Amino acid sequence: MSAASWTSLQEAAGPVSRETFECLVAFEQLFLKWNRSINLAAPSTLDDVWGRHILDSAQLARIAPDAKRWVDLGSGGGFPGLVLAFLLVERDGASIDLVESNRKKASFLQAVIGQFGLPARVVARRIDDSYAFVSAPEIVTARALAALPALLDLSAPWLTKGSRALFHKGRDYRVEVEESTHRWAFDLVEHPSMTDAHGVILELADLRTA
Ligand SMILES: C[S@@+](CC[C@H](N)C(=O)[O-])C[C@H]1O[C@@H](n2cnc3c(N)ncnc32)[C@H](O)[C@@H]1O
Repeated sequence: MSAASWTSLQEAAGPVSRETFECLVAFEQLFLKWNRSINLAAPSTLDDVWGRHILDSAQLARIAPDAKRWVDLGSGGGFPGLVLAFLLVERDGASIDLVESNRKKASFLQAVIGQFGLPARVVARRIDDSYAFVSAPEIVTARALAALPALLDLSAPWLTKGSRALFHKGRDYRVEVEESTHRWAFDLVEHPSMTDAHGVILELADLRTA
């Protein structure tokens, strides 16, 4: 279990103010409180929310240090999208849209955004009904949402128009990449995950039909 520390946050995300670190510590407590009423994350991960969820999400900020327009698909309890919203406070003019169709989870996301004044918007819709409501993102993120072929189908309206994807993937990612190439071509960079020895962050760009 990793205790919350400013150092661990900066190792994952890059430079972050003390104030933002303290907001994320407060968010961790709020997440655990809400999780007693609505199921926001797998029970087996709750003893290490800081490491398993917050740092795991924060590492995307280091991969795209200049990106200002983001969208997170299937945000659930806020990973990675809500954590990125806390970090984007420090980027002038940056914002993120959180697409989440579950009403209770969308209410949680909205409550946190309101409480901390985050530069984020909840799009409480299904992803395939959200395209008109999300303004052209530079980066599309998703964690634990779907296998890569389905993720590419869902995010193609953005990724075929110049957006880049940063997708968290586990140890079987190579099979998913291979299956995706039946339908899609793309540029791919594999970033080793800083929090999961077997995981990667897949960075995809220039999505086009194969
Ligand atoms: C397994 S959870 C992962 C949540 C979060 N990304 C994480 O890593 O902790 C998947 C989330 O995606 C949402 N979801 C699944 N399919 C969706 C869709 N088609 N449109 C919008 N949200 C969806 C679910 O409601 C759920 O909250």
